[in-house]
Amino acid sequence: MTDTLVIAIDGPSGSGKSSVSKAVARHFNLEYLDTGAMYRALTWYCLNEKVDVEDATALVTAARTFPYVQGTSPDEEVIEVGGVDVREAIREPRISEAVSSVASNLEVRQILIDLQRRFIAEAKNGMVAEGRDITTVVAPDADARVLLTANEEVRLARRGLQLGGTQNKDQLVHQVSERDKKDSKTTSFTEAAPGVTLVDSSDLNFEETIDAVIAAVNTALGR
Ligand SMILES: Nc1ncnc2c1ncn2[C@@H]1O[C@H](COP(=O)(O)OP(=O)(O)O)[C@@H](O)[C@H]1O
Ligand SMILES: Nc1ccn([C@H]2C[C@H](O)[C@@H](COP(=O)(O)OP(=O)(O)O)O2)c(=O)n1
Repeated sequence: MTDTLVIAIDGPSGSGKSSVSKAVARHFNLEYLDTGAMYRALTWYCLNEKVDVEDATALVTAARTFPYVQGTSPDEEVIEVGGVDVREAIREPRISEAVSSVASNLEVRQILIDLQRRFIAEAKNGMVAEGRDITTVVAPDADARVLLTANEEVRLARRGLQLGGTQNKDQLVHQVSERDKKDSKTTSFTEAAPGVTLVDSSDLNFEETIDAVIAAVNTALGR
């Protein structure tokens, strides 16, 4: 861990982790790490290279060798696999549907967790890292830890809006609620672990949510 500021944020799908974490990183002038993007990019690579995600050996080899580049600026997203810009492709429903199989492999997780820890250790300006297991596994010793939640109905509505109304209710439930259920088998993000501050954004707009997370961080820092 660096001696600079590290903020860990976890939460379920559609709770606002990515958008809120970027704003929090800008506020504190920190770098930003989207760990979900890593699992999504590896899934994209497997589908692209026709790696069978149910074949554990092939999956682990892919995790060890996939040519991955990720930026850490909250202002400019860089996510590349083998030089291909996959920022949009990794958000497609076909990736959301396959990513939990990849993320449930414990050896794959360890490879990506090690990579995430390296990103955090190398962040000269400190970092906001967000995902499902940052507060509990990747950086339990972070300076401030927040679990960002919102009720299921609100999260489904937010994801629906974000995808421009292209997905019906059943598709959204599949991509959000059912994925959370699968992910809950390997990571714990529905209840705040000891020392982690819960921020429920169900009744907060975007700006209010950012303010609530900044306040939680300041409290954790004793400010
Ligand atoms: N408090 C909020 N109120 C309304 N919309 C929000 C709020 N927080 C996030 N959003 C929007 O909800 C969508 C999902 O947020 P995102 O940050 O992608 O969530 P996650 O990373 O947890 O899946 C985005 O379009 C984001 O702008
Ligand atoms: N630290 C993390 C981050 C994401 N994951 C997995 C579980 C999620 O289904 C996928 C995608 O995560 P992502 O944060 O992009 O998903 P949402 O935008 O919240 O829907 O990756 C994980 O297992 N551990």
